[in-house]
Amino acid sequence: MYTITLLPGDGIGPEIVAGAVQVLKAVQERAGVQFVTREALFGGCAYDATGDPFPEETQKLCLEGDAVLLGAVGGPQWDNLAVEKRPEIGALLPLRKLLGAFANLRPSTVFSALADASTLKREVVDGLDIMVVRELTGGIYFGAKYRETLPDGNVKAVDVMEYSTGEIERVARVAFDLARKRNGKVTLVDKANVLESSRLWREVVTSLAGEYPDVELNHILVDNCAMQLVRNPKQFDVMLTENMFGDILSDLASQLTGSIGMLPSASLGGKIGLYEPIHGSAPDIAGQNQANPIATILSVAMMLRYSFDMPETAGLVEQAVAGVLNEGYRTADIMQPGMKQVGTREMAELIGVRLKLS
Ligand SMILES: NC(=O)C1=CN([C@@H]2O[C@H](COP(=O)(O)OP(=O)(O)OC[C@H]3O[C@@H](n4cnc5c(N)ncnc54)[C@H](O)[C@@H]3O)[C@@H](O)[C@H]2O)C=CC1
Ligand SMILES: CC(C)CC(=O)C(=O)O
Ligand SMILES: [Mg+2]
Repeated sequence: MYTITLLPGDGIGPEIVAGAVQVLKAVQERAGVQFVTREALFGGCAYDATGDPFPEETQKLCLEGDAVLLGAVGGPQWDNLAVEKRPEIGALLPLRKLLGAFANLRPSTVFSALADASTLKREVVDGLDIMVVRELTGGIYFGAKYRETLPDGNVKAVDVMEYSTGEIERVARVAFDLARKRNGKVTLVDKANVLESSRLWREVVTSLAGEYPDVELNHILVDNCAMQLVRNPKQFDVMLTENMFGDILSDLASQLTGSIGMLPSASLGGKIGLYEPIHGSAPDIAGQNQANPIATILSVAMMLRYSFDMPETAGLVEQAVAGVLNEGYRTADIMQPGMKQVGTREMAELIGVRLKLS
């Protein structure tokens, strides 16, 4: 039996997490395993209910369970709150820190049924399989943030980017270990021509590469990397990078797969894994049964693989997604001529049914 803490959050969060729960129920039946789910307030909805975006009760539940499944947080109604009350800064970042989830795995994999759904040509993306390893609990998102008024009346804003050798080494090991099980290549993405922190990343990662002679390490500057991801994404295997670069590049990489609604993630490093789609709360489509639940459902597959050591069952979930896409079912974001459009609930149900029949 495994206990999963559910944090639906805001915007489309409750809809996509409900879809993932449907699939979890199908996993229970298919694999004969029992999941206990406990839902907690998190993000803007938690602020509205309690005045705190990350209430203590939610923190406790997260620490007591075996894994956390998160939808998304944030939305325009909370954008003008005091910084520490904002869902992103007051809930999401502290959750990642609380769980010690320093390694964020964001696989960008193209399902063959969707090779024409990308805005890029089929031959550029077909068969794509990239793993972005993003450092998740350090860097500029966690550095000091403040403003000050200068003597001339101008206002200065400061965001500090800092990394220690230990923070770099532990996430780099995750990337090298993953590359060993994949195509044996790590690309470190940085801005070492300008940033001191990037130069430290290069030193630490290059030195660590000595312990992994079977893995090829190369370096690329982040601006060139953004361009190469669109020009020839299949040149990459594992991409290792710091927090903000990884955040930006993984949204870019998601579009190669057809939609940001397709990209799952696993945030590892602590005792309890955190699983969430890479996208946000999509306020523009919230409450309309339009959101693509596949990113969240594939995050459940990652949970099965990384937290519960159930790789075969994880594979069955991924195959069920592929099967439903092969049958022509699409949510609006990946809709193409001749395909059958379905909503969030229907897509999750189709995947659950297919999984039970597999
Ligand atoms: N992990 C989290 O909780 C994250 C939260 N956010 C927050 O989410 C809010 C909205 O941010 P945006 O910049 O608009 O990014 P977003 O990722 O929420 O949406 C960007 C675009 O992608 C679409 N989209 C996203 N997920 C989709 C899905 N599953 N199916 C179909 N279409 C989907 C949206 O409709 C929108 O057009 C903000 O408050 C932001 O801070 C943003 C990123 C991550
Ligand atoms: C608050 C942000 C760091 C969330 C985000 O965009 C992400 O983790 O992808
Ligand atoms: Mg992001």
